[in-house]
Amino acid sequence: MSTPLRIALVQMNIVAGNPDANFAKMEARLKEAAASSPKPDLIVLPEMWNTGYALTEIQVLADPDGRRTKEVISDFCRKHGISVLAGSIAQLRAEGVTNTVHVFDRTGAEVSEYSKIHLFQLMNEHLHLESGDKLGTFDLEGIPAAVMICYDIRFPELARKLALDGAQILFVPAEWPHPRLHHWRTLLQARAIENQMYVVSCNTVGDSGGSSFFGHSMVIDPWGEVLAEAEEEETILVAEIDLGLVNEVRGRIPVFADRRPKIYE
Ligand SMILES: NC(=O)CCC(=O)C(=O)O
Repeated sequence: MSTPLRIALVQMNIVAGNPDANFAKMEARLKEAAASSPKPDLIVLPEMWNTGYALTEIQVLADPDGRRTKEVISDFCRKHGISVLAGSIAQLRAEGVTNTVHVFDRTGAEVSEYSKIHLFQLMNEHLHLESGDKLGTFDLEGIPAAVMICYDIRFPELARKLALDGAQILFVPAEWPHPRLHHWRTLLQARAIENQMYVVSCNTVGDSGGSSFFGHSMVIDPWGEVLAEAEEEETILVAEIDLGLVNEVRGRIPVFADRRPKIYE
């Protein structure tokens, strides 16, 4: 068995349109997670936690170049010796606003940045946000990992590409509402089973903009077993994962060795 990785998921209610309130809550939750014993190796935040889906005001609310986020979270990581996958934020850039994840290691160094590739039309993202065009693979202190954001999980070809590129854990920050709980649970489990990887998904809770976000953050192992699942209220969900299981499952059913890409790619 390899060294287990302890992960804490901050399932929080986001106040749409109020970055100051969301920063205050996020910092309190990070401190709470860091104070738990044993302390987590990594903390994961949900999608668009700085602004929520206040899309009509997003140009004003978004974090310019992610500066505030980077400063606060990098400082937290350095002080506590914990890595943070900083969910996603609305980030203001020269070309517009993106829905972007920043990942920091336990020294506070930024190891990755990923912007949501597939914009979700049902929540008007395509009208207010720019899409990313780079893959979300990264290395977190020797662990090959990747990130996709919320709606991205409906694209199995993206998850497969990330797995083929070596990812053993797929992180999914989300802001996913009712009535699609069965899609959420099924798609996350499918991505874990078909790619024989861990899936770690962090959703939000609460009502805003006519949507009701149901939580159910999940940690799923490479065999598709749900190791931990939250309910519908604010919580910090903690799970320990053993990366040795990835190769064990891939050895038991050799999906990657059995692929016939010349026929279908
Ligand atoms: N924030 C999102 O991308 C929501 C995706 C979603 O709800 C879906 O059904 O897909």
